[in-house]
Amino acid sequence: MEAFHMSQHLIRIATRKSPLALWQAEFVKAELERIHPGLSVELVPMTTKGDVLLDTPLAKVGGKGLFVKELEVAMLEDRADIAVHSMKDVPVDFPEGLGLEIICEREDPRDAFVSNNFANLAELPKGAVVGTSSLRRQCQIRAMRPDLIIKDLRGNVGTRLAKLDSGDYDAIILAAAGLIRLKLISRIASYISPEESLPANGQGAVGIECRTDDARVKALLAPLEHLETRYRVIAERAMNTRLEGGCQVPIGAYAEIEGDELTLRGLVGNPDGSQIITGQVKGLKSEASQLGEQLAEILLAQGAKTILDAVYGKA
Ligand SMILES: NCc1[nH]cc(CCC(=O)O)c1CC(=O)O
Repeated sequence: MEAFHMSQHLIRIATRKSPLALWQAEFVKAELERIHPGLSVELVPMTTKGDVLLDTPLAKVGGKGLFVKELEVAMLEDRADIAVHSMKDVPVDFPEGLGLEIICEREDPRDAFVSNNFANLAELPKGAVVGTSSLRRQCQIRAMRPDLIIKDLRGNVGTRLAKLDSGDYDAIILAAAGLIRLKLISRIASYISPEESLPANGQGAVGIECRTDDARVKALLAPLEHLETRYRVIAERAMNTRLEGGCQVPIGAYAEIEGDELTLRGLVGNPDGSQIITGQVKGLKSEASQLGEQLAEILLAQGAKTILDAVYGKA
């Protein structure tokens, strides 16, 4: 067979090697092969700078862009065709020539309370130690329970669970979606509702990045698009973008859709939970990105900028 002919029937997925990244890549591979009989999909596993620095606090190593750069270079150099991302980890801007073309159907967007001894946050005794490195989770937990001690927790999902099991924490908070995908749903003691703690923008959704001029790949990917998830994630990301939310921010955003109506809730707080600003907008789902910007303006008018500047060390 000619090389040209082969490449027409092949899609190469650049992926990190973490179990969750591999799950997501395998999921997209299986979907593509199911929808397009005769298509071959290959995984191209690679190590990113973020993986090498996995135990360094995120704020110190420069944020989540570190987990995608190598994958993007591989696509630009035509060593891979697509990359699959957790939407909550995808930076706002893409390099010239690459774009996020597809957003797949969302998994459970909630945070999960994981503990071997306690059923939920309310049950934790005074002074209990909760593991999370997310300022968003820390802020909302401290607002509910100022008496709890928040301790940094990094690493892949498996590493985090092992740290819980070794007794370093009374409970940890993880995204439900990651645990469900890795068949670890039995580790979830309870779900934290968006009313208690707003998820991160894009949480639970998987997106696919590819070369913007690659019509062949874009056509093959098109059936994986889930429009309702796209509207929700666009609204959430637009809010974050307008707030100039970087990689590590105490910002929550959560959109829901009923019929044509989209409801977006947002939150900005400081890490110790002593200040929290919340807001909500409703409108047509077709105006998702305007709704996100509108909610950001509402939060900014209530002082979100002062809080965020203090978190970023600008104040
Ligand atoms: N920050 C890491 C990360 N990025 C995506 C997920 C899994 C859930 C998702 O797809 O949003 C996780 C783990 C976690 O937050 O517990």
